[in-house]
Amino acid sequence: MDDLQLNITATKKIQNKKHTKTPFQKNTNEYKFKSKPDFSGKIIARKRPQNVNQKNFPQQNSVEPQNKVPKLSNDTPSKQENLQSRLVDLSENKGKFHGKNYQDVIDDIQLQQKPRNGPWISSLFKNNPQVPKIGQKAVKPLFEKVFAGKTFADLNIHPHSVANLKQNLKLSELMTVQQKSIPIILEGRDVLIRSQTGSGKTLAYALPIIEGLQAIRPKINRNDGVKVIVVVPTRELAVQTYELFVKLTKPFIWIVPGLLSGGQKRKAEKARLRKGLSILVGTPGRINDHLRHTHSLNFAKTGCLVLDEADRLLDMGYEKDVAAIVKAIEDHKKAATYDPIALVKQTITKKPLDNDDQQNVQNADQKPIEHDIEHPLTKIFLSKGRQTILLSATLTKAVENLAGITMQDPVFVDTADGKALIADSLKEKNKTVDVKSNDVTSEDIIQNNTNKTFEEKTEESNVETANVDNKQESRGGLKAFSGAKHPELFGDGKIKSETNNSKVVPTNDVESDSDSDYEYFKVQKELEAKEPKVEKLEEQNENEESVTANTFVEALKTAIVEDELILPATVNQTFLIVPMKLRLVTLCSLIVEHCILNKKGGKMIVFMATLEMVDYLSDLIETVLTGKEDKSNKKNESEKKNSKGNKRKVNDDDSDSEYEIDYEAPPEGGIVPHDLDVFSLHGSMPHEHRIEVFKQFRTAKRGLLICTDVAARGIDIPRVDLVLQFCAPASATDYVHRVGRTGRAAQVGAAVLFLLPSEAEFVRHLEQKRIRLRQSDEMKALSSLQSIVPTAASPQRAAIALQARLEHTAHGSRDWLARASRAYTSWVRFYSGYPRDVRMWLDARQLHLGHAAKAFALRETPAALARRARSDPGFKKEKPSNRLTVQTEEEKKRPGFPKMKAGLFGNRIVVNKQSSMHTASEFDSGLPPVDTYMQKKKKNK
Ligand SMILES: Nc1ncnc2c1ncn2[C@@H]1O[C@H](COP(=O)(O)OP(=O)(O)OP(=O)(O)O)[C@@H](O)[C@H]1O
Repeated sequence: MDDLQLNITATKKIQNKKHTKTPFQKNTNEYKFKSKPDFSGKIIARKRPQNVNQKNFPQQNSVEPQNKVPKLSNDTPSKQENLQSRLVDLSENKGKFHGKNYQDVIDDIQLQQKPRNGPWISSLFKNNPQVPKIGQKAVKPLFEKVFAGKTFADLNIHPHSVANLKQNLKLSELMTVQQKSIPIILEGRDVLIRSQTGSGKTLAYALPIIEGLQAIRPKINRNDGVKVIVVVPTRELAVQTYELFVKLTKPFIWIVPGLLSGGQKRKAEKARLRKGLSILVGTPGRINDHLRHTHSLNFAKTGCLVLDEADRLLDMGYEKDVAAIVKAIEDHKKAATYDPIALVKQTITKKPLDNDDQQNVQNADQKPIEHDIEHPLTKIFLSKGRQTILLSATLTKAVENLAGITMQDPVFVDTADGKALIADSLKEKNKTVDVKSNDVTSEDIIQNNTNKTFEEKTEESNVETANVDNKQESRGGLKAFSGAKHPELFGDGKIKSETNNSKVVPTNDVESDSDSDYEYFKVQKELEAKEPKVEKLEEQNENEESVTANTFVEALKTAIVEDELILPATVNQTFLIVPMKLRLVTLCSLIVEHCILNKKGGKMIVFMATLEMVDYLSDLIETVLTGKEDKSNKKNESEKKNSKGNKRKVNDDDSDSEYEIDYEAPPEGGIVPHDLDVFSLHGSMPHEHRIEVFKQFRTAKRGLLICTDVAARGIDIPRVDLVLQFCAPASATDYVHRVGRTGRAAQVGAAVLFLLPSEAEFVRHLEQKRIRLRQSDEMKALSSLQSIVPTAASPQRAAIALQARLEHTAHGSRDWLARASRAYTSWVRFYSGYPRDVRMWLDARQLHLGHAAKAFALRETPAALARRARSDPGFKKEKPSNRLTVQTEEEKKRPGFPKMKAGLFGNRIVVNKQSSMHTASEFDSGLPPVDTYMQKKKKNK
């Protein structure tokens, strides 16, 4: 502490004392940190440069009041002024110091500083808060049956598909969600699917889509336009989904899947779109970007829209893009069917067409069907209709609203055991319902399909087609976009409000202009009033032979209100309450235990809060544990060399005397064998690198992936057997999706959640959602460290040695320091931005920022770290934003573009702004801002 200087930031109360000496007159080594009782307010300790030339500093005149800049007796006024301004600059951290930035000088000191009597030893085990023992509440988690006990051959699908699944994907048994959903999707119905993570949802929609497409005759080709759009939230998920479609289309090579996932060159993607695609898989930002800039992209022939991870798409700032895509489909279809002559004739006769007439006209327009059409879904592809499929393991109010707007006669498939249901909105009209009798329902559908004659099927299909063509007009989506809310979208805004009687919201209570906010609110309230209590429903479900009146709306509402989350039963979930200072070493210990000591070789994912943390901590851990050369730090090799090979005995004031050990300053090389592959993944990585990392980790047999939430959704990485959450998730939903990266497809997995002592009650929040976790012993978690520091007498000593080594590396160069403090600062910012509903457990005011520095292997004070962050040009202060979502500016510039307010889809979606902020940049489409792109384009012209 001898090199600390006080920086007074508060006003002085009284200033009577005479100062005969200033700190500058002293030798720095003699200077003692002294608190000054005459001052009140915030006192910030600041490291003072040690090697500065002291004679350049003025001697403070003791008679002068302290709050004035001291005069220099011999200097000329101009020099004085110069010096004054320099001092002011210095005090504001923006001055130059011997030609160097003030922060650079401080960094140099940090780098040169050596401990007086020994190596850096961290007081890891002192002054830590008590670790509470959280008892477990009797929570009964919900589980799902993963496999259905049926095979793909039981479905009414093309035998080539069944064979392809068996040979190329090695799949023969149906998963529950597939068994329940595939027949319904083949029926051409709009479906909302909720099923646990890793339960095979992707195949559940991809397989019937391929089935529907392959049956189209004449066979579709590239010129037939985009038949299917699959929207997913991240590029990795887009790549993964696209790859599955490629595999599934092997027997049907005329169906062409394509990928628009961002990060690639627009030109290449444009060329691909021009050539033609049957199935388009992409991220919303990128699809929307092409909608605006690629004229060959047209959705007039789109018969199926899939929104995978629907809740995420609406929660992360992409809702405007999703809305724009939905609207583009509607618009393109309308434009394609626009026939001015028919309209004129219609006006002259003034005879409105009834439904049957319309149907006849539409059928007459259709191409003759040459071959058997097996499924109503195929009919949809040939009609002007559209099927919408929404999927997620978790549901939100936003999804409910989206379903109400974009779906018609939807079916809700929920595969949770005990309440598994297929809630069919069509049954609402007939006052019949399928609850718990779902197996029967879905099987019935399969059975009926197999038993029916072709004529019967075709007849049904025709009926279906009639409905399908009417769908377009009556679809909630069109209605929602056409009403008073968004008249600008439809020119005259005179879209008929009449719908057929198959709306999601019961029609009898709803006026024709029910898309106004007020009406919507009214209907919601009425539905709420009608809604049976949750317990009542459960009771009824258990006892009743005669089924309850449970429709799509009710079932969905109940699911959202209950908000019970389901995780695979095969995942062993635990949490560790780790004091802040011990977090980094505990993480290293678990990595060692799982990835190195585990003879089978573990595959582990660690979730961090910010990309700066991922960047820094993955490099730090890799460098320290494996000794692999840090790529970003090659320049500073010489600096590293200077600091090696000093054997010292610990005898520091700050040391944990009880854990004193002989510590050897790190030699070259790591402390574990080299075969630990560390991967890192976050949204700001260059696209190629990002996809490369994803693919490499997917194929790796073992290894460690440190990532942000960009890898939390949908990503299917085989053999991941441990998921560790280094930072608490922003919601219970995020917890589910992170944990869901393990234990997929009934595989065994484990999940560990790190919590601070102040965050312990977050477990209760998870328990409320029926998530059961067990507390692990935080001290036992350190035990594997002894294997990498064999000289240490206990795990605690090993932890201290490891922390010293981490700190040594982090202070090895200016670059390391900058990255460390960026990571630290980004985490502090992240922490203060937790959504309001979890802030009572994840409260930034409870943080000990000094302790937190240790978790980033930093030794500086929070104030010094904040200063470094302020002066760091490489650290963006702006909030992350998704550059390609529809911006307000864009809306102004383009009057025809959907003018969407925050909380989109008619202001009805409750978007969690905070959680969007956390992740928006993670899911950036990776393209330059549109303006820059346009400028470049102009230049090139
Ligand atoms: N019928 C099946 N039999 C065995 N494995 C299957 C079957 N269907 C899919 N799988 C496998 O299950 C894994 C998970 O599938 P998928 O990624 O579709 O899950 P998901 O439900 O979409 O998960 P998430 O909610 O995390 O997105 C994949 O590895 C997939 O290959």
